[in-house]
Amino acid sequence: MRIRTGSAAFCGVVAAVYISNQVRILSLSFKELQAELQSGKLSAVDVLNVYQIKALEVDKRTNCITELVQDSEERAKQLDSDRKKGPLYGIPVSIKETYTMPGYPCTGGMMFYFDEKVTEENVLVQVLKKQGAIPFVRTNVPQTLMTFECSNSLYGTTKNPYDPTRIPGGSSGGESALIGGGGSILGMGGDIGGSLRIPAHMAGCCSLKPSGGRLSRKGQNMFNKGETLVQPQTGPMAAEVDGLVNCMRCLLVPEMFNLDPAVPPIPFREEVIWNHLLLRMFLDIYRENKLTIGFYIDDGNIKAAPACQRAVLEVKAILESQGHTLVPFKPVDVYRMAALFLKSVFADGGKSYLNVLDKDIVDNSLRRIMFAFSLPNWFRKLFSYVAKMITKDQFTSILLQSGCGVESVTEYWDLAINIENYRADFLKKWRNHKLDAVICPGFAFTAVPSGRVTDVSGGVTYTNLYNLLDYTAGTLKVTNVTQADLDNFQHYPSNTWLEKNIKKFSEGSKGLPVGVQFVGLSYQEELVLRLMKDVETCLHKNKLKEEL
Ligand SMILES: CCCCCC/C=C\CCCCCCCC(=O)NCCO
Repeated sequence: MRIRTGSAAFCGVVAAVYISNQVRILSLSFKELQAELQSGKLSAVDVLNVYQIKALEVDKRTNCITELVQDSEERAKQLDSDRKKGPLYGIPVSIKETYTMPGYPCTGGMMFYFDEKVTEENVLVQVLKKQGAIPFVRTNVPQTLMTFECSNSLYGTTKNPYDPTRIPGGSSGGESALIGGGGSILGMGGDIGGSLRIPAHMAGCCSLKPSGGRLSRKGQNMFNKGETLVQPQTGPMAAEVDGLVNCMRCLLVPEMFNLDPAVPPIPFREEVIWNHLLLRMFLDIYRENKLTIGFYIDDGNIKAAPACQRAVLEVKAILESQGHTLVPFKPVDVYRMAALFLKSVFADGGKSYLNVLDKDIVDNSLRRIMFAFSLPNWFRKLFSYVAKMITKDQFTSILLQSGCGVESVTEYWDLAINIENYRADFLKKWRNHKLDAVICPGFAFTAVPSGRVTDVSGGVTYTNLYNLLDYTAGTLKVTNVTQADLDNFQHYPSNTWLEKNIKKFSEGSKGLPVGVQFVGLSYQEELVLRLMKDVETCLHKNKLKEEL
């Protein structure tokens, strides 16, 4: 058939070729995309344009983007004309709104900060760019960043890509909605209480919360900046573990150590992660590289929802099939941990948050908690007993009490000592079990309906724990909620307010993503990624078998 330029048939063919190319690019795995860019089969501009369109489509459904990065097209063109290509050449990267980038507001969901001038570029953004990546969109966060409801009065509410009536998690919830919806392959977030892991679990992607400030924290907006007992960590989020691995590999380089000398100059340890099968077999044989891994489905505060329990048990079976030994493990008293965590992050009694919220329109999701935080301490303490009697939940009562903060330097120093003691007790238990790693639920429950986070905030013990300990923790999407999981709620306890709410909000949750956390000691990022990668590979193989 002869096709004349300008004819409807010609336009149809061009559109079909364009769409099929777009679909093809979006279906490429991280490694395939990287390989096609490096070989020149794809240009940075091609990839950027495809992801820009997809990101806008996901944004339309979820409201996950706060701004488009204006110079991304120019950067892509420039990179395409450069002869030397960095390892992340042409990879589009989405960036959490709290990362400073000159020319873009960095508000943490607070209108008050909208006009504040940002002059310095976040260190990780600088390094990513140096490695060839293209920051292309900035993504939404919750007001205050201290909740997992991704909503604020400035940019609005971000929705879950799997179910628009539900939350995508937070605080890196714009990232999870975008990546989980397929609009980005790699993104950057932050985590002081679960903000990289909760959203990955709830919106179906993966993330890594590094430990010990392994990645630079320079150029992040936070509202309790002087708080140092529990440190916020920055980290990657991605569609696949290879995205996390490559991102860590490309960030742990002299450029980052030079830009931020506070970062321990530990390069990426290839030997721990290396996926070359022969080498792995060699290492396995000669180093007896089989691990002892602890697991739990109930952290001592709240039993995980049936789907979250099943996800852990499925990962346990995979790891056992790979020769590892899985042993039951229970964290050291998580109520003790929660009190220390909350007392640290709200050491000022929540004043730093109240001060900024005073100048803002308080998001609906925060009204109740902010009201509680504005009460005098004596009343909060009294109220905590009443709340415990009514809800039968320990966490709510601990939040009210510990949220009062500390009243003297002596009390602050005691808090620091108590954290050290908790860390020592936890490590002792870890060592007694001869553990190399732990797997546990990505969170206590899957994504809840928007506006209901305050009713289930007790779930955060699943993630807070590894912030207080400063351990490495990554989350991997493992499965989706099934009807059988929902039926299994008949065996789920219903004694406390939290348990009842978890049960109630799980109605209609079929199909939602479910993640599992992989935990290692401090500075074990490579080990955690290796385990996540091995499990992900097995899950892919199983899925392929099912499809055959
Ligand atoms: C300041 C108001 C909110 C109080 C809500 C209290 C409920 C639970 C406390 C901890 C919740 C932690 C959520 C995750 C926060 C996080 O990791 N933020 C990281 C910012 O980069």
